[in-house]
Amino acid sequence: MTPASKVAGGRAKCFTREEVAKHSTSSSLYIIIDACIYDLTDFLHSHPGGSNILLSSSVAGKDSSQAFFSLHRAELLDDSRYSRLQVGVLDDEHSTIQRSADGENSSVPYAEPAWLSSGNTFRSPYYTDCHRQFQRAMRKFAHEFLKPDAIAREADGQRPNRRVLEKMAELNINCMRLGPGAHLRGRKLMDGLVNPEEFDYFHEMIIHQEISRCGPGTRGYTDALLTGLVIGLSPILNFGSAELKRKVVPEVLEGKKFICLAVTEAFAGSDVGGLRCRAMKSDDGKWWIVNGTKKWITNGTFADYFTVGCLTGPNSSRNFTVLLIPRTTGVKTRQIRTSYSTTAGTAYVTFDNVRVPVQNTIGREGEGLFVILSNFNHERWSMACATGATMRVAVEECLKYCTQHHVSGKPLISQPVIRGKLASMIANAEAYQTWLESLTYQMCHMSYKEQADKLAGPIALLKMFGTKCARQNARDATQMFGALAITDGGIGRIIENYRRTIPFDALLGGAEDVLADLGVRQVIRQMPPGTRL
Ligand code: HEM
Repeated sequence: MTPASKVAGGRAKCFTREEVAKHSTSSSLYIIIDACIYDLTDFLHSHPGGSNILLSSSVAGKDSSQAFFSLHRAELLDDSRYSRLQVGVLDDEHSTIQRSADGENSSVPYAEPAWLSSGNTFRSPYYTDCHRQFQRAMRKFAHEFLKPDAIAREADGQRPNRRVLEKMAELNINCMRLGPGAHLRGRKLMDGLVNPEEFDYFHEMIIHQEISRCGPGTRGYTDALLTGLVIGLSPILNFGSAELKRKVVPEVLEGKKFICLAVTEAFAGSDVGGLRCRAMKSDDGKWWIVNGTKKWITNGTFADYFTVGCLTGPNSSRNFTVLLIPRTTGVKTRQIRTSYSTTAGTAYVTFDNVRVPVQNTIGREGEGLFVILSNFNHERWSMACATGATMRVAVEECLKYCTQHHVSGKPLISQPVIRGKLASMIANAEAYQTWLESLTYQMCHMSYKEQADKLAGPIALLKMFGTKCARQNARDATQMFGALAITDGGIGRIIENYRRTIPFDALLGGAEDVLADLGVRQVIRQMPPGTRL
């Protein structure tokens, strides 16, 4: 970008460095940033960093590019509140700051998974041209539609904008987030970019990864963007009766109704064996009468439907049944405040003598554990995709910060300890994505039932590994950014959000330790009998 093109409202006035130097007092204060001239006279006293800094002899009337980029995010200069301060450009000089073009893949090393590395220099056995085009389209969509909404909703805590949800429905993005299958038949996917028959789990992975990096530092919004649909509608698609599917699936996929998965409870967390919410049949056998509570239900505050795990007899996994409960008499939700934004609509749900038609049973009575556990595979894998993408965002933030921020006159990257941390962050991101892709490839070649049987353990271990890597990366990133990583706003705002919200990835869909245990229990089941050293 040439500096001239940035000037608001037309032709840029050209200045020499000597002319700029004449404006170095509070009655007329200019500075140079990246070959652009800013008039800070009126802004001086509202500058959050103070006025005396701007009036100091090394800044006033001088080229302050290095000092500026050491303390601020480059995007600040695109904000209309500050871009209007630009009054001209330097005569015969050009901008040297590389900004990633809007909605483009990043050219920072390791900011993207290897298959998207610049110039397509890394080959991959998994991705076709169709996947590449699909990724481009998703990145563009996320940038245009999701990013502005993500930033606004994260701040005001409200639900995603209806227009955004309608656009997602129009492109059938929500439908694709449920994976390949019959529900895609006859639909125009992403404006016809991929045939329903061609759509595979790599396309779906692209959707999860692009959504989760749409507005870095907006983790709550990622869940607000109908995570409840991804985990709450799948049981209906896979185990619901034809009638239930006919009624519920279209209105949810069209974004007219909202759904969530309600399994966890205050008593039991995600320990399905310890749940207490009960459903008893009415005397005439036509209704379930549901009583109990659910907690930490993502999208629960605005859900019209709840896919609920209930005990339908004495405490035993054989008496566990899944029901679809509409928001009706006796259903109440209240917002829970978590460490991320209320935009996700995380709810405490109470069911008081709620009457639910027996036709709303998902799968067979007493076989709910299989419904929930097999659904967990897809849920955990989709979360694992997102974890991989945000790890890249953190790597990109750190690489940029450590090269642009100076300490004692030297860039942070000149410190060996910082390079060591970056090496570990990059290795985690690369190793993790490689395992994720390998398991995704297995999913592409297995039926839903086979996945439930063969991949529950590996997916649990994958997700555990991902969140361990991500939490370690968040720790390293926090050390690099220092107190900026615990400050809301400013140059560290994305790492601040990442550090604060990465525990969500490590808890939702099964806590890291629970998944580790599940993975190893599956291993033990598969040990050949009589194996000895
Ligand atoms: C166009 C010029 C500038 C604008 C629009 C601007 C704007 C801002 C804003 C909005 C903040 C709040 C934090 C953030 O959002 O990043 C800030 C903080 C700050 N600015 Fe500036 N600034 C400018 C130039 C400079 C220059 C040239 C210096 C120093 C040499 C400077 C030093 C600081 C400092 C020390 C802080 C506090 C940083 C912190 O809290 O960590 N600013 N500035």
